[in-house]
Amino acid sequence: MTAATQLLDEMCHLTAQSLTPMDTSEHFKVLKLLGEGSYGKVMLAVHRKRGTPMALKFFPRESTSLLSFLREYNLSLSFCTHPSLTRALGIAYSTPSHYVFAQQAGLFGDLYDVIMPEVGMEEDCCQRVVSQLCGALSHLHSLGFVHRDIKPENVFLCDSACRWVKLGDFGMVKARGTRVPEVWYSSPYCTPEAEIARGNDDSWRSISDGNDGAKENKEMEKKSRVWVSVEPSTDSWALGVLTYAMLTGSHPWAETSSDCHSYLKYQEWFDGTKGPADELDVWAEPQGDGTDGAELGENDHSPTAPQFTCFTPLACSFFQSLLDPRPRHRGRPEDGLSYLGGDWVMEKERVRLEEERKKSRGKGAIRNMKEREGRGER
Ligand SMILES: Nc1ncnc2c1ncn2[C@@H]1O[C@H](COP(=O)(O)OP(=O)(O)OP(=O)(O)O)[C@@H](O)[C@H]1O
Repeated sequence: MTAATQLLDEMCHLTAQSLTPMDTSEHFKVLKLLGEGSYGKVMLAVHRKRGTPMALKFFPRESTSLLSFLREYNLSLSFCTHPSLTRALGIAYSTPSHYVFAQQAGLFGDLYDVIMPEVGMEEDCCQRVVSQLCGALSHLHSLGFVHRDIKPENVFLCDSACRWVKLGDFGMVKARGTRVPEVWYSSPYCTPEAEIARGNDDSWRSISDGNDGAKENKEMEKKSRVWVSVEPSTDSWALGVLTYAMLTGSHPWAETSSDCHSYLKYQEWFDGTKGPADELDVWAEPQGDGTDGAELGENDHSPTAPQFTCFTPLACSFFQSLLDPRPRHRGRPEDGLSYLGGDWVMEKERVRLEEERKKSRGKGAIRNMKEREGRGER
């Protein structure tokens, strides 16, 4: 147990004793719904006396354990000190139906609101987000925590041009090295090692065809009997997929399963260049420090993976580092910083995407067309 996780446990113990009942409307003017997730809703509110805008996160008591509420609150309060992590504001209370805590509010929605289907967002904007997320994740990892739920709707915007974004939703955060049942879920963000664990676990049952996506995901959300160690490489993988989604408005694959043709193609290509993805759950320092410019073009001579042909060698190296199916060799978020600054999208594709973006303005964002991913329990 790291010093940070020990401190987190102690803080949960202390705040459990001081959590008081309170009437939301007595202290806050609730303005609007900011968003809803699988575990609760988040409202924009203003403190009646101080006038401070904040996000109030409501967790239904019937489906949330006090400990998981306190962990998310204290983690956000004391460890999310990086400017690109969403910090709690020192207000936590209970109502007859909910546990509630106050958090800094992202007033411009989340990344799902600005990624346009099939065209993504501007490259500059994307690189700004990646840079901030690399810093935020690196901070969390340095404290010994792993986010485990990187996806567009967990990145909140503090301005419309993504100059300041904040990673939020710490409900899935666990200390590095914690043993957890590996859960595979149908989502492009789920790691290949989770799929391998599923393959090794006969407790998974196949779900009949023909279900609608969301229902199917829920049914598939089963705990595996394969226990694995929580590792930061999970966040690196999801950051790679998220970056692809920001640049293109689509995902490189629908899921990391052997049933998914596009993922299979990627894996075949990767195995051809780097060797098979046969290692499961051990984190190792990446080879090289990732900062040597000469390394960036090391795969120039390899044919590019089918999904990545529209990217420059610099971007391909970034993806190849984060989207390494072998968790032990996967790059760290901080290594991603060395790939920023140059062009990521090939000139011809950039022009096409810009044209398409102009045409699609007003047609809405990726939120409208993508299902919400199923995932494991807290
Ligand atoms: N601090 C915040 N500022 C602005 N919007 C927020 C904030 N927190 C949450 N939201 C909005 O509310 C939505 C749901 O919040 P959050 O993801 O934290 O809830 P959850 O129940 O944990 O969801 P999930 O199903 O993703 O686990 C987010 O996608 C986002 O749009």
